[in-house]
Amino acid sequence: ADPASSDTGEAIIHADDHPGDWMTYGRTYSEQRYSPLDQINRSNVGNLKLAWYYDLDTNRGQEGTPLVVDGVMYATTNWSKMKALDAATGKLLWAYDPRVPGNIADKGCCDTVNRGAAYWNGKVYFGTFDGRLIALDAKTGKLVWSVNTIPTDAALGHQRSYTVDGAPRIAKGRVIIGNGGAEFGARGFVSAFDAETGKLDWRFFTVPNPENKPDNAASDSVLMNKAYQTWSPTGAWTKQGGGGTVWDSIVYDPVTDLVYLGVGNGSPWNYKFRSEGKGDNFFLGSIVAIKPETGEYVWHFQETPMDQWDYTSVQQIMTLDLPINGQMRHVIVHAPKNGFFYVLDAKTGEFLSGKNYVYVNWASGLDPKTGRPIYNPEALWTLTGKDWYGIPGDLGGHNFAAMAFSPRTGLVYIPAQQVPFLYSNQVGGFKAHPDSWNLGLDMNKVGILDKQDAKDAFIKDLKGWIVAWDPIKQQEAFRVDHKGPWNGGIVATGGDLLFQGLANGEFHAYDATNGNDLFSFAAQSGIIAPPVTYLANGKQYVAVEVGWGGIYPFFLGGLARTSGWTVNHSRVIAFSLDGNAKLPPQNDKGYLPVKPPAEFDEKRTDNGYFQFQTYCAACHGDNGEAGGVLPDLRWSGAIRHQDAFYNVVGRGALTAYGMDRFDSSMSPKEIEDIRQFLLKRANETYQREVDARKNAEGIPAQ
Ligand SMILES: O=C(O)c1cc(C(=O)O)c2c(n1)C(=O)C(=O)c1cc(C(=O)O)[nH]c1-2
Ligand SMILES: [Ca+2]
Repeated sequence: ADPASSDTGEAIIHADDHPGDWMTYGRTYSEQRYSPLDQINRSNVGNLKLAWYYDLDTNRGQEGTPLVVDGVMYATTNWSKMKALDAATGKLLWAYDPRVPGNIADKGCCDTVNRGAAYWNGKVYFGTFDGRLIALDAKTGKLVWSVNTIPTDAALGHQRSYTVDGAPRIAKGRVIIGNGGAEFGARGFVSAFDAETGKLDWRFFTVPNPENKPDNAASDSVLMNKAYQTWSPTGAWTKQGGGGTVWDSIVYDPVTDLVYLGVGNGSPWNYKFRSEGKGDNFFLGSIVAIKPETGEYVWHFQETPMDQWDYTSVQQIMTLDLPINGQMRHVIVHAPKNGFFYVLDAKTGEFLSGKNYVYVNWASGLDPKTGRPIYNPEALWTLTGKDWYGIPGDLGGHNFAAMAFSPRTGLVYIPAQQVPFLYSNQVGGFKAHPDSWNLGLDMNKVGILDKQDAKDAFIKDLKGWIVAWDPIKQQEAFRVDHKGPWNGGIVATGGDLLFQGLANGEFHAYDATNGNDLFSFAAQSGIIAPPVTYLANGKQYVAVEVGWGGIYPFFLGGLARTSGWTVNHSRVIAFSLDGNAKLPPQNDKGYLPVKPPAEFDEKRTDNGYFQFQTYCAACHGDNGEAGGVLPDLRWSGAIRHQDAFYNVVGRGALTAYGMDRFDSSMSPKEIEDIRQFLLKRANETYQREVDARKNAEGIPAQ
């Protein structure tokens, strides 16, 4: 490799020698998201002020971790755009828009988000929602190279649905990147490209080839010799790809010289349909360790065998040195969706300990020797054929929101949540829908009906908090409760502070030793991204991307508003002790209800509900109520006329804005049924929405 490129690797390895930078996604290769900076600390954080803000041109979910290198901030935003800002002032230096086509928004499950970039040898790298990996000159923003990361032979007919929203990571001059798509039909893989040239180096698939044939990939041997046997040869996975997408965590550990992949859920989710209810399905729900130069398999640890809950193990992989039984061990700590906190030996993958960090009802614990979950038999809903109200649900006890570790307190701070999910088998066996989620679930049942008792019970179960977790004792030290789920990631600092933005639009600093709330700022819009901290001209700043979105408000819709109601206005905001910027006053009450026409065809609304839950709910919200990001269709002018509605839904009048056309998925009659259903919902809920404008938070009674 080019010697200059190894300098960046050394700079990342020795990140603490220049703590003013934030050079890689988790700041260091260990992804602890701890910064030793301490100019801002417990004694003065109460005086923190807004230093600058930069308005983004996409009012959707912002999940990016901005990088900061030599006083320049590289922030990726929704729709895979890149902004280079002066980190001291927020002034735009350059921007790059890869022009992702709007009609592919529905090829991803979870908003057109982007979690961040990688920096290497004077270039910045990021993925695009349509599957490209782009390298730009960090000084000028000029394109150096661009590659399509999705090989044409990864196509799965109609189900092909690869999207890239995770941050690439760079190890030894190789840019490693994965993708998402397992809710639709996808076969997970990661690829490594030469950082200088963009040439493909190796590729590793996370689930077997359906015919057990070589893919001419680094994974061939382990998949054919070890993984294939853990799948039924004829399950739906052979057409749907099996899943196992690596959509978030890819971590290089210079101590072990291994790359760890966080592997996702099964496709379709339904294990009975996917693998005929047979086998553990390697490497779903696993951490897989491979070699950076070749992609060669080294070890794996499967956290969720027989996945049927969307229990991805893609969540943040952090390495630490911890005393275990009197001996220092270099370990991985991991808080995946399934609700258990794992400590594994980083070199061998040996299971050291595991304990649930949130309430779980699907397993009573982990086998102390092997770490295999001890299943609650009723949780195996695809085998029992009965509905299962799972906790955690599909969004996990912890999702993409980054956790942090402070070596000063020895605690891991997890943005934890409780969001239950009703798992229910698709009626009549597995049937795939083009351009839609293909889970093998009854999508009608997934929704929460507009019945007071069902809603009350569900809302009572929605929770969000920080759990401060002692990884040695495997127990909670303290917690900080929030209003509801889906809050931002966390950074821990040498000033003994935790910074976190919340779903209700507040940005907070907490005391890392006890969780006391020391600072709060009204950022006006929900925050789901993780903050970073850095120096510019020797002064410490804390910055975060603001912007409500991601899957929670998309799918839960109106119910997500119980976490705190904001009108989405996406920005990057930065704080310092002597800042003097001010956000413009907010004068927007959000989606104002427009009195709907009173007439609708009651006979069509049941099928309209079914079609809506199948094709529309994942973005426009459960049961026709939106969660504050995309248009709330109840108040859309388009539902007032059959033609207008068909022009948008059937003919793609709004594809440039992210609304795909659905005439190849639904007939005109089915699309009209949806409109009738929306008219019904608009009438049912109009008064509730009007009344909500009269209470302080503007949240309708749920
Ligand atoms: O299975 C997949 O391929 C896949 C991909 C993604 C993604 O790419 O964002 C998410 C998920 N799954 C997922 O299960 C999930 O909870 C999720 C949340 C989010 C988000 O950004 O809000 N993405 C994803
Ligand atoms: Ca998933």
